[in-house]
Amino acid sequence: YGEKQDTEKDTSTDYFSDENLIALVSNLFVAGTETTASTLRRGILLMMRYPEDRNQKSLGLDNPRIARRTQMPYTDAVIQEVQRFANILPAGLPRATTTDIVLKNCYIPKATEVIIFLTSVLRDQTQWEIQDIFNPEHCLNSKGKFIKKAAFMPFSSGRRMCAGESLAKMELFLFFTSLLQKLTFCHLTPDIGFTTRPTPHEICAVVRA
Ligand code: HEM
Repeated sequence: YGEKQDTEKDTSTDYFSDENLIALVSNLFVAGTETTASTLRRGILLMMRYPEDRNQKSLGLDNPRIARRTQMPYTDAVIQEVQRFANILPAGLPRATTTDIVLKNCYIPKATEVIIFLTSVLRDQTQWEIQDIFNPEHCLNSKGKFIKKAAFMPFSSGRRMCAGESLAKMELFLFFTSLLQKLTFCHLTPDIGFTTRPTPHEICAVVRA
């Protein structure tokens, strides 16, 4: 970047400026932390709800390594299904059309703001057998081999799709597998005291209709 700042300084200082560098690096932190953390948290919740899927054998017994990933199809299937089901960025990011376009008989002029509703793909009933249920079998063929379906797009698709897809997938695999191999996550345990009060936790209270 420093080298580029020197070579480009006569033409433009906009792109390779310190200000832009700070914005870019901050973007990576913002885009990369909450997304991955929320997916992991949703994954842990799902493993508590579907304990059969956190079966130690299916998650491998050694320290997880990316090189071994292909030998762990069930783990891949669980993680992919967590991402599909958790659907953590339902509306992607706002974009704009670069040209006039007709999509499914609908005319969209150039520069229209568009939001891609990723849920419509991740929960598409023509693509997923039981779209509203967490089911790792969605991502396995009849021989138990991992399959990546075209409708699996939590990172969106096209030129402006997630720039951190491979990093995120690597992080999810390593963290998820390490956590589940070493720990069993249980539902709320009572706090120690005279009464069996719950440990501090957050809830959402919804007014009844
Ligand atoms: C489970 C984790 C993640 C999910 C589900 C996710 C999902 C997405 C989605 C849906 C978009 C919008 C794409 C579009 O508008 O078409 C996006 C954009 C982006 N993501 Fe991620 N992301 C994840 C992790 C990360 C990580 C770890 C990084 C980098 C450290 C990252 C960097 C970015 C950047 C830079 C963009 C903007 C790309 C652009 O505008 O060209 N993401 N992500």
